[in-house]
Parts: sequence; structure tokens; C-alpha cells
Amino acid sequence: MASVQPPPALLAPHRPSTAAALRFPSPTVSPRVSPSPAARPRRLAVAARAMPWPHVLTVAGSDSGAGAGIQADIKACAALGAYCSSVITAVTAQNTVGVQGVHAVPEEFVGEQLRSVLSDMSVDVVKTGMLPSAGIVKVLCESLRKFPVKALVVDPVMVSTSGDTLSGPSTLTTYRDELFPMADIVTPNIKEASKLLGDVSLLTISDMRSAAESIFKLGPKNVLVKGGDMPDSTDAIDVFFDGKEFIELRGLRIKTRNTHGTGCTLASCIAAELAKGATMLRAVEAAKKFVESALYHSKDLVIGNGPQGPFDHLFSLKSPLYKMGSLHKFNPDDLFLYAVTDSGMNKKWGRSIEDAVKAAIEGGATIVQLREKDTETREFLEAAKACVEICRSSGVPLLINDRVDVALASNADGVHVGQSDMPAWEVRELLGPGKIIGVSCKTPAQAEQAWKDGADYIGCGGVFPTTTKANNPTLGFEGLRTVCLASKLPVVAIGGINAGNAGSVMELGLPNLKGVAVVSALFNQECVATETRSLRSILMNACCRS
Ligand SMILES: Nc1ncnc2c1ncn2[C@@H]1O[C@H](COP(=O)(O)OP(=O)(O)O)[C@@H](O)[C@H]1O
Ligand SMILES: Cc1ncc(COP(=O)(O)O)c(N)n1
Ligand SMILES: [Mg+2]
Repeated sequence: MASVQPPPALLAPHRPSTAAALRFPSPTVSPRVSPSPAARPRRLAVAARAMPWPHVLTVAGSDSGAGAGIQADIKACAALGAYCSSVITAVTAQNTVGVQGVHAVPEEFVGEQLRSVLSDMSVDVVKTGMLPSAGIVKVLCESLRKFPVKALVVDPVMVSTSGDTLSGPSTLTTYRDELFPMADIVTPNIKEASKLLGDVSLLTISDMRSAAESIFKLGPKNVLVKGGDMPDSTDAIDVFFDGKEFIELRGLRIKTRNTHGTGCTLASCIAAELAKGATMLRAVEAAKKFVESALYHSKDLVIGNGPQGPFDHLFSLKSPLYKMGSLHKFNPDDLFLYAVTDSGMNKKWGRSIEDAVKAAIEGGATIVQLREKDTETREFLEAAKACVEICRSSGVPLLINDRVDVALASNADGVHVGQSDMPAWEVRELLGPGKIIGVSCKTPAQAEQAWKDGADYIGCGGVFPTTTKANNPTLGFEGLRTVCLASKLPVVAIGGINAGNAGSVMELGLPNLKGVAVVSALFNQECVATETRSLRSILMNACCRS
């Protein structure tokens, strides 16, 4: 399916129905005559046809409870800005308790639906869900050969999370022999991967890797073994394999009963992202983030009395502050020149926090943290709100030191915590997946814990002796190197860094050392913008040399 094919010619010449012809009479208006009001809508409709709309066709079952299946697919694609047409393979009677009945659509009629959509509607990507019989899998394969699309995403739905069978064992061979070799990605959950491989047991990440490799040998270009149902796992870990490299996609495990439809949603999001032009790995990463965020925002919703509820795909409509863009917000390169404020210093120089932040950004700071240890909460919150506006208008992330409450109330981009503050995993629970979390670490063990807790970066120091933090042992270059080499997260160096020594820190050439964090060197100075500018050029020069 990889090659991009032009849309096939229509099966039969398109003749509009009488009703359509009445609503949209054929154009007769001369271009020189200004259109009558009645003609305007038609002209708009004609213009709109020229705009591309990423199009996913889902071939799946209907879930009467609307948490999974076709209903989940349409909502997921809509949330990500793709059009979703639907070929229904089965109608299920289903709720939050389980599946009470399945009524398969006759093969010929599945074929007819496929022909209707694929022959006319410029489908970019086909996503499959519940395919209840081998005959239906075959009809789909035939249709795809006749009407090729850019990509095929196969979610081999066999058993619902409630344990009910959605596709019998007779489909297994057809899946393996006919559909998988056409697929760009296959996304089994643990139970499905096990069934596809003859009931092997999958209990560890290493088992998931072996399964991904074995399924890859059946012919798809990529495999994602999903670990949502992995017992005793504190993270939600999926294993991606493209035939060369295994990538562990690790997400927060959201504590909620509302996980019905996660698999359908993930596959539809992958399809939507592919239709929008993403590469496969980026599509999978974005899809996983979407599921994580949707579960997080829906964790306390209640529909139905059974053990597995639906979640809200359109959560972003309810939280206007939550922007989809923030899903991809953290860029480790933002750690390059990290400005950390200090209330004492700004008071000494007669500056407000806002003025200090503006000046640091003007000088080229790439991320800002408000570290206001002695400011009253009300004053701190007001300053934080003002700084959020300043930073957002410059595209610079703003983090709050320690105070999760102030970060939430000001809608800052994240929080930085120390070893004696709230643990990073608790901060993550409160802030959700879209925000940035940093942790101060002095040892490899602390760095490992920060990674496990779901932090985005660590701050490592004090590299040099500092006056801004009491009782802070100095790590020196050796300590910094040890932590950097052990850390799975990007690192920013902190502690006594200034224009005189910043270059030597970057010249250590440690691969995950992304930048330096500075307090006094910027804010205990007369002109913050000038100091920031000169530090920035020192860092740039050092990076060019190392
Ligand atoms: N509680 C959870 N928190 C976060 N992510 C989850 C959770 N449960 C499932 N996921 C994610 O949802 C996606 C679908 O996985 P899974 O539930 O295993 O598939 P299926 O719905 O097909 O059984 C995966 O990316 C998985 O990691
Ligand atoms: C029609 C239909 N398709 C797919 C699923 C799988 O969803 P889940 O694994 O979340 O139960 C389902 N329950 N119903
Ligand atoms: Mg699931």
C-alpha cells in the first residue's frame, strides 16, 4: 500500500440526483456580472471543493454504546481534523458492561459500501477495526486492490476489553495471509498479539518485542504491540517495530474506568495523522499522546454502570485553555538558555518580575522559570499570570518553581520541583500530560526516578558553588558527567553558572546536556537583556566548538 496512487476513475459517470440538482443548479453566471445573493452559496461551495481535507475511511463495527468501534473512530478523526467515512461490518449491542449481541452485515453489502466510498470520495487512509468474518476480510482486500489508498492501518480487533469475542478464529488465517501483507501498520493489543501467534504468553516488555518481531514477519511494514492491558504496569507502554528498530513508547497510565475504545481510537488517530501527512513514527506518537490526554481529561466522567466506560474524544472543546498544540509542547532544545528568576535580586535592582522576564526574553532566553521563594501567594499568582502572557506571546515556555497551585491557576507551561518538593509523579497527576515537568537531580538514582515519574527533563547541579541556594553541595564537572550519562531525560546544568564558565560546561559535549540554567548571572546585574545576550553568544560559540 505504500505507493501513492492517483484516485481511481469513477466506476460510473456521476449523475446528481434530482434533489441535489435542485439545490445546486449548474453555474450560468457570467464572471463579469456580480453574483446575485442566491448564487453566492454555490460559488462558495465550488471554491471549498478545492481545499484538501485529510480523509480516513474506517471499516469497522458499530458500538451501540458509542465508546468504541465506528463511533470512536469518527470522533477521534474529527478531534484531529480529519474527515471520517465509515463502512459498517457489524452492528453490536454493547454497553459499559460488555457485548450483548453481534449482527454481522452480509459480505456483499460490506463490498457495496466499500465501492460507494472508495470509488468517489478520495480516501487517503483506510483503518480497519472489527472484521467479523474471513469473508469480510477477503472482500476488503479485494476492494483495496481495486481502489488503492495511501496507507492501511489494521487494528486486528478480536476480543473486546470486556472479554467478548468480536471476530472468530476463522478470520485469523485470512488476516495473516491476506490483510497483513497489505498493511502499513498492524496494532494488536496483548491478547490479540498472543492469538495471532498461536496463544503465546505475553507478560513482559521483552515478550512484546518478540511478538512485534514475529508479527512483522507476517508482512506489515510496521507493528505496534499495545500494552494498555499489561498487568501490574505503572506506565502504559507500547512497543513499535519498523523492521529495524524497537521503540518503547512510554506514557502515563491514567487511573480511570473509562478505557473502552482506547485501541480503536489509537488506530484512528494514527490513520488521521498519516492522512495529514505525518511519518509513521510521528503518527503513532501523536496518537498515543492523544489517547493519554483524552483519558486524563475524562478520568472522572460517569456514563453507565458497568466496569468500562467511554471517554471524551472532544475534551478539548470543554477546556479552551487546553490547546492541542501543547501535546507536543516540550522541546528539549528549549533548555538552551534557561533563565530562573529570584525575587530578592529583582527587588535589589528595583525591577518587577514581569520586567525581569521581558528583559531575559529580549536577550534570548529560551525558557523561563519563576522561582519566587519569598513572594506572597497572591502577588506571585498575579506576576505568574502576567508572565504567562509575556512568554506566550514570544513562544517561550514558562515554568513555576515548586508551586503546582500557582502553575495551575496561571495556566503556566509546567513546574520545576526539587527533591524535597512534591514528587514528580504527583505533579504529573495534577497537571496532566500536556505540561512540562522538571526535577532537580544530583545522582543517577534521582535521574532514573525522575524518568519513571514522568518528568520531561532534569536540572543537574550545583555544578559550581552558588550563593542562590544554601547547603547545596557542588557536583563539579565529574558529578555532572556521571548524572548526564545515566539520565534518560534531557539535562540542563545549574549552579554558579555565568559568562566565565558557561562555555566550558557546554564544551563537555555531553549528548543529553541541552543547556544551562542561570540566576545571578542574568538577574543580579544591571542590564538583564545585555547579560542574557552575551551569555547566549557564549553558549552558541561553545556549541559550535564542541
Ligand atoms: N489507563 C491507560 N492510561 C494511558 N494509556 C492507556 C491506558 N489504557 C490503554 N492505554 C493506551 O491506549 C492505547 C490502546 O491500548 P490497549 O488498551 O492495550 O488496546 P485495546 O483497546 O485494543 O485493548 C495504547 O496506546 C495504550 O498504551
Ligand atoms: C464494535 C467494536 N469494535 C471494537 C471494539 C474494541 O474496543 P475495546 O477493546 O476498547 O473494547 C469493541 N468493543 N466494539
Ligand atoms: Mg483498551
